[in-house]
This record gives sequence, C-alpha cells and structure tokens, in this order.
Amino acid sequence: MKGVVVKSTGSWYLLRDEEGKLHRARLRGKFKLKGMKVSNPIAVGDKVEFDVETTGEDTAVIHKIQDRENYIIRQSTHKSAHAHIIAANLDQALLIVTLVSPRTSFGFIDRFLVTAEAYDIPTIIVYNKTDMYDDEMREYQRQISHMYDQIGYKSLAVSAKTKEGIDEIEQLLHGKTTLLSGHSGVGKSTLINLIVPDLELKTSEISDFSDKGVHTTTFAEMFEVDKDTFIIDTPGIKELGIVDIPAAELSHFFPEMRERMNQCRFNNCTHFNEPGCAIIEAVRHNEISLTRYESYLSMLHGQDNRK
Ligand SMILES: Nc1nc2c(ncn2[C@@H]2O[C@H](COP(=O)(O)OP(=O)(O)OP(=O)(O)O)[C@@H](O)[C@H]2O)c(=O)[nH]1
Ligand SMILES: [Zn+2]
Repeated sequence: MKGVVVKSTGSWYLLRDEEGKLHRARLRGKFKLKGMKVSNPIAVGDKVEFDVETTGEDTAVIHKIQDRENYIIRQSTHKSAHAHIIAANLDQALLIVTLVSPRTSFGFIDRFLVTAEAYDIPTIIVYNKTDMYDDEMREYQRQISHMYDQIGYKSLAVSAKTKEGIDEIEQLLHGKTTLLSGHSGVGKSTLINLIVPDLELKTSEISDFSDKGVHTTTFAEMFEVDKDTFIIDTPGIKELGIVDIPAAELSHFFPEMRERMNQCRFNNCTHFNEPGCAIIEAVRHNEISLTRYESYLSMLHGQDNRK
C-alpha cells in the first residue's frame, strides 16, 4: 500500500493511506541518509510504501521511501547528537507574523526566509491580527508587504478574529502541502482551527495512536484540509534551525543580494566593509532595504561569533 507519514517519532510512524485510514508503522531494515546522522530516517510528509500485518503491535511495515523533493532539518544543539528531519516534501511555507501583540521582529522573519531559501521552500508571509491595527499600522503593514513583494515574497493580511483573509489563505493552501510556522502567540493555532475541518477529531485520532507508544518528542504533525491539501504544524518549534551557511555564501539566500553580488569588486565579498561592494551601494541608494541589510549583518556576525 501507499501512504504518507503524518507523525514520526524515530521508533514508529503514523501513516495515512490513500483512503485516509491511519496505520501505526515501523521500518523494515535500516534506512540511512547519505552522510547525515539523523534520529528519524523517515519524517512527516514522506511518501512511503508499506505492508499491513495482522499480528504485532504495529500494524504496518514500511519497506520503501520515495525520494524527497525537499526537507527541513532541526540540528541538535548538542554537537554529537543526531539531527532530526522535521518534515519532507513541502510545497511551500506560510510564515505567520504579527505587527502587534506580540510584534514579530524583522530579524526573525529574515532568518526564516534565509532558511526557507536554503531548503528551497517558497514562503508567503501572513500578517495576522489585522483587526488590532489602526490606520497607521495598516499603512505600515502595506509598506512592509511591498518591500518583501519586491524581492519575491508574497504576503497576505488576515485576521483570525474577524476572518478577514481566511478565504485567501485557503486558496493558497489548496492542493498543496504547506508548513505553517510562526513564533508563539501569533495565532497559529487559532488559524489552524479555522482552516482544518474537524481538527479536534483529527488531533485526537492521531494522539490515540501516539498514546500507545512511550512518550517521545515529535516535531511536526500533518493535518488533512481536504483530499489533496495538507498542512504541517510544528508545535514547540519556535524557529527553524538555521542551516550552516559559510559567511561568503550567506548573501546567496537574500534574493535581492543574489542578483547583484556579481557586481561586487571581490568575488568573495561579504558585503560588510569591502571596497567596491555593490550591495552596500544598493543599500545607500535604497535599492536594498536597510532592515534586510541589518538582518544580513546580524546573521553574518552571529555566524562569525560561533566560529
Ligand atoms: N485580536 C486578535 N487576536 C487573535 C487573532 N488570532 C489569534 N488571536 C489571539 O492571540 C492569542 C494567541 O493565539 P494562538 O492561536 O494560541 O497563538 P499560537 O501562535 O498558536 O501560539 P502558541 O500556542 O504559543 O504557539 C490568543 O489569545 C488568540 O485568541 C486575531 O486575528 N486577532
Ligand atoms: Zn559586496
């Protein structure tokens, strides 16, 4: 049978088959990712083939994993520990942010966008809680949206409270598998509740299976919106672990820098204080946003400090 992984703990997996039925599964044999130590060889979003067994506690055995289109990893903070694959086969990410209560920083948004660029996941920025914005805030939100739009990131202004923009979110999600992300308090759970029909039922169905196992940390869960629309929630993950990007390559993941950096005098320019830097020049002429450049510098220096 064929199915998709909706939950992954590393020792067992929850699969949804093509009819929508859930199966608790384990892996046959050893699967290894090339050159990477991971705690879970199979992740939420993985497409697998499996056999159903009539005996034993686990009802299914996975024997084949389809090649992944992409995946995101959470690097463990302990050096020796394994990385964890959070999710695989994502079509896009929705980054939920708020300008008030609490305010999302540009640093947070830009770190997420860099990570998503590195993993090749198109990202849409969703401004929630617009019901709390006054006219000035709305204008500010439009300016920020315009700034991100210029560099290729679409955005959407919504309110989970008044349901403004919820139809648009549903249109964006339709037919795709989407990672929902955002820091605590932005209204991610409230939005998921509006978008996923019978969420409570689905959550309890999934935890019914989970409760049979020993308690294990999971990083992601996949919910079905409709037959070919899925969202992946990452409860407890405040921020995607930034992939290790060498300083000289960081600007590859800022689209507005990527398109200009071959105009820098030095081909290993870090766009910090080098003479003849096209990026610094573009910031001076307001062609690159100062907040984006500040995010870039803080990531650049954050990386230097770690080394
Ligand atoms: N005014 C207003 N409040 C909202 C909106 N969306 C969510 N909230 C409120 O914001 C608070 C946080 O919402 P949650 O959905 O729990 O936020 P979350 O992002 O899931 O946060 P965590 O559970 O901490 O991960 C709650 O009190 C919600 O009622 C909105 O569009 N407008
Ligand atoms: Zn430069």
